[in-house]
Amino acid sequence: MAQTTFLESLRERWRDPARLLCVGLDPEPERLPRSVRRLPLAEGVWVFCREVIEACAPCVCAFKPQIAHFAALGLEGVLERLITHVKLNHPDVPVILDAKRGDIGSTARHYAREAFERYGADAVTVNPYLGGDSLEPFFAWPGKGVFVLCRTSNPGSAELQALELAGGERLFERVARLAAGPWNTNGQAGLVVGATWPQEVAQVRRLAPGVPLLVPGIGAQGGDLAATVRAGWCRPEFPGLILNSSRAILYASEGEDWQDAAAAAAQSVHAAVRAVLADRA
Ligand SMILES: O=c1ccn([C@@H]2O[C@H](COP(=O)(O)O)[C@@H](O)[C@H]2O)c(=O)[nH]1
Repeated sequence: MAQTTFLESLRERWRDPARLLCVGLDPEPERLPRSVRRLPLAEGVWVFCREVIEACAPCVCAFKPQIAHFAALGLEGVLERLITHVKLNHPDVPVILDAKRGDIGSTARHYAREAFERYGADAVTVNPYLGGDSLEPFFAWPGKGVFVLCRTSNPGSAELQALELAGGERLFERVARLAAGPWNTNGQAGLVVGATWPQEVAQVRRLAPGVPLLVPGIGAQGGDLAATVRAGWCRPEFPGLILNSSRAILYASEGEDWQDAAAAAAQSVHAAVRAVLADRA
């Protein structure tokens, strides 16, 4: 039987057109609850992330582990185990590996294998700075999502990404056009645009009407959820938005009620999106 593609899984989760939340898995040892900090580090990170997955799964369209949060601690094995856990227990929820890879093709090929074969991710984030040929090894994987950084959420992102090119187009606009067009050879491209820039979300949506947007920046970075949904949400059959929140969900409580607090924080994002959509109707 043919494997489900990244976009098919996402569409399944988007059957509820307000289910846009993607919970980011960004473990920070010093922020783990006291009872978890007592465990050996690998065990603590595993238990913490697994419980957050269990608490939030009903209201997410995806999970997004950030690879540096695991690799810096030497916990790649925990990351593998967590992705396997999602596959086994929530097979309809896609996993986006946030790795922001980008290198010449001969090396990028290994980054693509790392994401899709070693970790078994359904999608990966990539950096387009080296140009389209550097992304080909990722798009060569049938059915795997490739999220191209376009207008990132950080304060300094305009420094390069908003530069005007000859003809007046801005760099992030060119990236959006290329990623939605010629680079998108497996039909699974997505773009990363920060919720801290709702006007840019709207502009990218105009340039790339059919691709999913991974939008980090709600929650801890203070991005505007309502403005983002109004700018980027498409239609019930293809809502088109994946709203990532990591710290605001993971560390919703510093106490021993952290699972309930994470679930409540996730539910409140879901409810907030529902309210924005109801308001639009
Ligand atoms: O433009 C970008 C691209 C990626 N990120 C990543 O998303 C999460 C955001 O975490 P919060 O705690 O919700 O702020 C984190 O893993 C970043 O590396 C981003 O923030 N902006």
